[in-house]
Amino acid sequence: MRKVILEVDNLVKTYKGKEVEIEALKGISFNLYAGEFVAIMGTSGSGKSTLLNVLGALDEPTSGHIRLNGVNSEDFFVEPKATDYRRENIGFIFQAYNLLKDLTVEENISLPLLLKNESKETIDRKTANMIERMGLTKWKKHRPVQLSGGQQQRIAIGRALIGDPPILLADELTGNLDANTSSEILDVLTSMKKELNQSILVVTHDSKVATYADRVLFFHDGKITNEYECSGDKDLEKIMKISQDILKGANE
Ligand SMILES: Nc1ncnc2c1ncn2[C@@H]1O[C@H](COP(=O)(O)OP(=O)(O)OP(=O)(O)O)[C@@H](O)[C@H]1O
Repeated sequence: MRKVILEVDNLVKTYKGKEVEIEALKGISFNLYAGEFVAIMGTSGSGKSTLLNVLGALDEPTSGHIRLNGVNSEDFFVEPKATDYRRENIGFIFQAYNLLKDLTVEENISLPLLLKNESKETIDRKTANMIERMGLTKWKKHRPVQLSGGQQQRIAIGRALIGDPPILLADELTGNLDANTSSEILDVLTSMKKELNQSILVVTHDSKVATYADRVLFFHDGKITNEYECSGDKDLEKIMKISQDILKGANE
């Protein structure tokens, strides 16, 4: 039986403004399994970023539960526990890389281990290993600005993975990259998935990204309206068709 890493159970998020309430998530439930790559696609404003924020304990849900490795989320959302939860459990990857510009490649990648107070020996060994895995050895003393977009995203992936987080959350990780570099980054991600049995959740507008996933969840109006099991590149047309249908339905 496949091991469940993340259980999302009836998640609701309501933003309360002075005049209006916006129900961004209207009861989202799904499981993420060990070593599974799930892509989330959907209409604009359908709640994808809200979901990532809640899963990353950057925002608190109005109701519902998250269980990560069997641990209930009740306490995740209150500081300082939220910071501990993020540090121990989540690797984040963003569209804009979010690297520290004054730090070198190796300093950026090693940061999560420094924050975890790991020993110098462990930090040096794990960082050198991750830099090599990401193909960045030649550039380890460079600053991010001296590197290409694809190389910067590889720094971000290395930084996200170095602390062995149970899940990786990515928001439009190829949004700033051209088609070739996007494929290269997705190849890096899928090889890490296989090597480390890494569980990955990616929010994307790009159907190509979804073809690298094992499963695609389609969001519309705060709900999961469709789910699709993938099996490689040949599914691109089908994924594009489903996402176009959802967008068409949303505009009718
Ligand atoms: N901080 C906030 N306060 C109030 N409303 C918010 C807030 N963040 C998001 N929303 C609203 O919640 C809904 C879902 O937004 P969200 O950003 O999660 O959608 P999305 O699917 O990520 O959209 P996109 O694909 O355009 O990035 C939208 O109606 C949005 O306006």
